[in-house]
Amino acid sequence: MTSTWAFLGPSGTFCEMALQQVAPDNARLEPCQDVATALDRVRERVADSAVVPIENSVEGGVNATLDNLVASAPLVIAAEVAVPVTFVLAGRPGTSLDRVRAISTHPHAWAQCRGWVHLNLPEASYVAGTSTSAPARALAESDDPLSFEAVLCNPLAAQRYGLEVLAGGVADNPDAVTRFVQVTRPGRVGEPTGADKTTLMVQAPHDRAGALLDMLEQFSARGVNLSRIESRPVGDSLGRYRFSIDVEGHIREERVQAAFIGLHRTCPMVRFLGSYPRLDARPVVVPAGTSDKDFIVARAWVADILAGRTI
Ligand SMILES: O=C(O)C(=O)C[C@]1(C(=O)O)C=C[C@@H](O)C=C1
Repeated sequence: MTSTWAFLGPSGTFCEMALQQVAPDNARLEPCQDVATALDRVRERVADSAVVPIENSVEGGVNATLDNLVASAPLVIAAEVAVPVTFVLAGRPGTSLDRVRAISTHPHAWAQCRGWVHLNLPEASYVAGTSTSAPARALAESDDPLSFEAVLCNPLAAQRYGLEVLAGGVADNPDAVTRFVQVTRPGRVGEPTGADKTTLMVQAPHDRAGALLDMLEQFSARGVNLSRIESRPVGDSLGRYRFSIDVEGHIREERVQAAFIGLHRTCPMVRFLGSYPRLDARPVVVPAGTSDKDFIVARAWVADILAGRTI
């Protein structure tokens, strides 16, 4: 059966390159104008999965994704992929570099090429685009006058839309990578692989000294290592934050469950956002005393006490 995959479009985005790594060959593609629309397509059951950016090695977390994942009906991450991001400056054939007055691209792409533009086209202004390929397509297809002469996009998008590369290798950091996630509606949680990651959003109590430390101790006490943590404003008033967290391990593992139970007991909001194989397939190191077997043996010991078999 054909599945439908939503992504940040139009065709030619880095997001589409990420999608190609995880979607089946016969997938029906649904390009969307922004991350929120792509995720809503899954909530509305128009799409089975969405592929959206979540983190860039230069710019950090993609707030539109981190916030939207907890904004309305639950969604979970099913897989992660990484795409090396390389940018070119492209324009309509015949455009010369010294005629470029304004450049359009996605804000994250602009942030990753700002240094190059500052050095090479210091007078050029920036026009925000909904993605890297949306302004590339507009340059190629629009008959209307546009407010920019060039775009920052990936080399494939420049080729796809028949644009001329005016300058290559324009990223400030040539090794930049963006991590994308495949997002689906929640269902029965799959089995652990031993090299998994779990994503969650937690709001720590805000009215007490040490609340953040207490929240982190729920993980450290169970030997659960964090691989990412970033704060996001709750949005209702100044000074209230929640934390977007990736931990090493799977929700089917005892120590991860114990940490979740501790968070649920002590924090006003906890949202499970998926357990999925980690991209580098590196097995998770489980500290002594926190393996599933350790938990099972300890629980059996308590059961013996309750039954009067041990004291
Ligand atoms: O506009 C695109 O091509 C995207 O896939 C989005 C996006 C992002 O949101 O960070 C992805 C990779 C690059 O870092 C720049 C833009």
